[in-house]
Amino acid sequence: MTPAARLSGAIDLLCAIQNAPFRPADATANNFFRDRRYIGGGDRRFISTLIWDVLRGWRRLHWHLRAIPGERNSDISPRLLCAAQLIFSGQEWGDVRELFSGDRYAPQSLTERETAILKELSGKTLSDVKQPKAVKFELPDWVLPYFEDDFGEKLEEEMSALLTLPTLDLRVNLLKTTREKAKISLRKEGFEATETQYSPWGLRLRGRHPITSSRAFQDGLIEIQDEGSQLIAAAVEAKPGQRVLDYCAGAGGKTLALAMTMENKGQVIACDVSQPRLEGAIKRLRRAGVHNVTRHLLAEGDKWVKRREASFDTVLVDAPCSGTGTWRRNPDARLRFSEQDLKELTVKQAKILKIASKLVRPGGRLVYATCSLLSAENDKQRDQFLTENDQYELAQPEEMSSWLTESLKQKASFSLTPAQNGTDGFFVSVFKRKA
Ligand SMILES: C[S@@+](CC[C@H](N)C(=O)[O-])C[C@H]1O[C@@H](n2cnc3c(N)ncnc32)[C@H](O)[C@@H]1O
Repeated sequence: MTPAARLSGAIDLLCAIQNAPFRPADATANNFFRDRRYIGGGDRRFISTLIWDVLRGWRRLHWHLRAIPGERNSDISPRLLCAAQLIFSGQEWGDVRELFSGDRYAPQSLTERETAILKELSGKTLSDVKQPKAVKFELPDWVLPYFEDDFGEKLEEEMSALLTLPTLDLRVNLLKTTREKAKISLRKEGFEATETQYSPWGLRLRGRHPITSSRAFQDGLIEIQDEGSQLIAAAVEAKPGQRVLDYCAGAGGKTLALAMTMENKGQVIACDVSQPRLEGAIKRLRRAGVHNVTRHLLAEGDKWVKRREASFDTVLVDAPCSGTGTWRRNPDARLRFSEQDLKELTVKQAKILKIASKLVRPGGRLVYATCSLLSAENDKQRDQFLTENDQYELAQPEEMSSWLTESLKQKASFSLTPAQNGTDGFFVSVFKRKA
């Protein structure tokens, strides 16, 4: 594709994302590229990078565009956003204007208004000292006070890290290989991976890589999983022969890791309320060579839960949450997240935790986890649970998982953040049901 055709593709994708405001941008992008198979790998990368840069800089881009005289309340189109992002990423204004040639496959020529606006941006930088904090950190206004309370003087450091590009983390599947061997296999295919700092099974790649088409991925030697997510599974410490419940299993990201630490021995039940998500696990389990997992779709008024009370050695609740810890990967989620969502989620989390806690046998473990950075979903949820459930206590350091590093083992609850750990943001709390 020519540079102009790529820009045109990017504008079309941003339109598609805006037309589906309740849908995650990556789901829209997957459909977009599936319907346009003629777009090759390099072009696809260009288009995705530009659009993800736009989403990552959404509030700052709007701040600039709205600051232009006469533009305070006017519509800001995908064309303007893409062109503005190109200018902020260092392209000369004249070069950007040329891309809007109006030729076949190129975007229509710039209007007079668009030309005037974009000229104004020339020479400016995306971040500006005059931007209010919520704009600077790309946060919805209502969320800022929550993060200010939670992070205090670390706010700047944490929020800046949440704006950086994420790494591509892989979990080595010990059912099929070792970390060293997986690293060598990846190197042979041209991927230079380094070992992760905390996860004993993790490998890390910088930048974007077509890893799903690699042999190592297709043979099930590796799975894509953020290091923080791997550490949640590590904290669970599911052991061979145990009966383990993954209560909010989704498409099985953590289920796969639990089956791995169990060496395929014992039983994992993967539950969820979403059929499509549970079905998403089938292919992954097969690829990974996992055969000790069964799936169960939870339904309203399900007797399944009642019949299994106090029967599991370990229950993981990887709760539905704000996903604030993954905002590096999903910058569009920032735009959709409302205070009402947070309220509903915290109620739901407490409810799920209560149900799941009944399923743990006396002396067994209950692990609560989120990919949130908000204490309302993390520490506060843990404290409320402990206040309301005298059958539970926090695990002692010596009871923490042997898969964790010494520093992480010290506390029964720990948080991971992009700034402190270089992972997505996660929270985990390990409870023990009193014998
Ligand atoms: C954070 S995601 C789980 C991710 C998954 N564990 C993984 O590692 O890939 C939370 C999951 O909770 C599920 N969920 C939502 N409400 C639920 C409920 N009441 N009971 C069980 N699962 C629920 C959602 O469908 C979603 O798949």
